[in-house]
Amino acid sequence: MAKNVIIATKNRGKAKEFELMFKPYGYEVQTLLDLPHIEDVEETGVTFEENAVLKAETVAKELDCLVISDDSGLSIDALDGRPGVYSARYAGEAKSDEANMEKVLSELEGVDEANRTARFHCVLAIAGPGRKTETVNGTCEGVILEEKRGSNGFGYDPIFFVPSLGKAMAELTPEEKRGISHRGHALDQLRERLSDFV
Ligand SMILES: O=P(O)(O)OP(=O)(O)OP(=O)(O)OC[C@H]1O[C@@H](n2cnc3c(O)ncnc32)[C@H](O)[C@@H]1O
Ligand SMILES: [Mg+2]
Repeated sequence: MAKNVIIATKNRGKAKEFELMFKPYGYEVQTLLDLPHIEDVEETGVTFEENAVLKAETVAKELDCLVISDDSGLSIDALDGRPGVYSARYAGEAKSDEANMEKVLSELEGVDEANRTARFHCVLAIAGPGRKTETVNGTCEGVILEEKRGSNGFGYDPIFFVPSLGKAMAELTPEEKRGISHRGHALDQLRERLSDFV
């Protein structure tokens, strides 16, 4: 019988990646897209850790079971780390990937390649009844392109160049992205930390 894991996210892009990432370990993934009665958790933290813990603990309490959350985002050096924890809503509450990318591209206009360095961050939190909440994190280094490339992935993937593979993140297959991404690295950490779980 397949084991179940609940991921406290309403982001379709993340949901797909978690399905792919947990499959090899025999887990079926459920997200908040499958549990529409669970309301969005307000992300009031100022760090990825704070928001990840907030999302995992709130949903674990509501469902009374083990829950994993993901708080992630893009940090651009030339923008002093922005959009950072505000990545999802950088261009406004409508949370538009297109508008967010346009905003970043226009803010970086005239900035040369050497100064377009950036990294994705991902913090995963695991919370549940009777257990101490734990977090792990992963990063992925890259360079912000001058225009969009590729159509895979989600969020800022079309403008994020991965030097080690010579491609934009949105040009990678889901398996390639899993191998090098902030989320993939964080999940590897989680597996090391919780060998009883995944
Ligand atoms: O809070 P949940 O419901 O999980 O969904 P969300 O989209 O609001 O997620 P976050 O609060 O963690 O914000 C993360 C944003 O960072 C960006 N992001 C995170 N991981 C990414 C990835 O792998 N590729 C591209 N962009 C990513 C993307 O814009 C996300 O919306
Ligand atoms: Mg969010």
